[in-house]
Amino acid sequence: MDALLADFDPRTISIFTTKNQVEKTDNYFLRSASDIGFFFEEKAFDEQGQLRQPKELSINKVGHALHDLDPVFRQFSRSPAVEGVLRSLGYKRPLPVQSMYIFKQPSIGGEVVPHQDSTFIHTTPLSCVGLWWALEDASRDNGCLWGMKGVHKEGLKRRFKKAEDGFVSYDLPDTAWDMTRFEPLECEAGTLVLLHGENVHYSAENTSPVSRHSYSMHVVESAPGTTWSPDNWAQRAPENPWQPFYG
Ligand SMILES: O=C(O)CCC(=O)C(=O)O
Ligand SMILES: [Fe+2]
Repeated sequence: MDALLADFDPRTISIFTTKNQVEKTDNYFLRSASDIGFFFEEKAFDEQGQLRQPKELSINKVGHALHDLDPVFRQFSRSPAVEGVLRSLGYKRPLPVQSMYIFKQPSIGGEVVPHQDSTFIHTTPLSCVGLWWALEDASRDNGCLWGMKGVHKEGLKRRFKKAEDGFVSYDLPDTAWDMTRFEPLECEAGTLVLLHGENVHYSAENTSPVSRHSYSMHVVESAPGTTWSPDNWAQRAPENPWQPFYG
């Protein structure tokens, strides 16, 4: 990631926010489904629109095709150990569809509001699973994940869809989640957290002086009988198709 950041020219600017995703979703974001895109923290800029700190401390996340396009991330993401985890979960033809390196930068790391991953990664029937690796210790202080026990059995609440004109929007308003039901998923660097697609999770702002790097990859079933929804935001360019693990 250090090497990717060193090569990145911060003049190609896109701010990532989960608060008003619909307005901030632009072509750069949509293109990142088949590319390695860089998204800034909302609080990275001063009033003049200049970065307050070096680019390395200003990026919110990098995504969403690291697992295919970057040789280092590709090797890790498609390792026999990862394949073994997916097999053990019952996936017949696991297809990794997106990957993200999230920085949760010191002092300015933005919150990720409560959501279900299947809202963004939809198949029929539902099959999304998230693999989330703590690359640094994650605690309440530096913005660890919070999850809600049992909620994955309560169904998918809404979808984030792309219309034919390329406009993306939610089909329903957000659920008023009971914030007292969330539990912190504090963990040490190296921990793998598996996120059921209908689990609800969030992470708070990081106002601490310590970063909280993580890598996550989302996988769906691609064996016959499961279909990728054509109105998902992420669609691959035909010259760069998705590639299953095997099968
Ligand atoms: O790392 C975070 O703060 C959120 C990540 C997330 O929502 C995911 O990987 O599905
Ligand atoms: Fe998520």
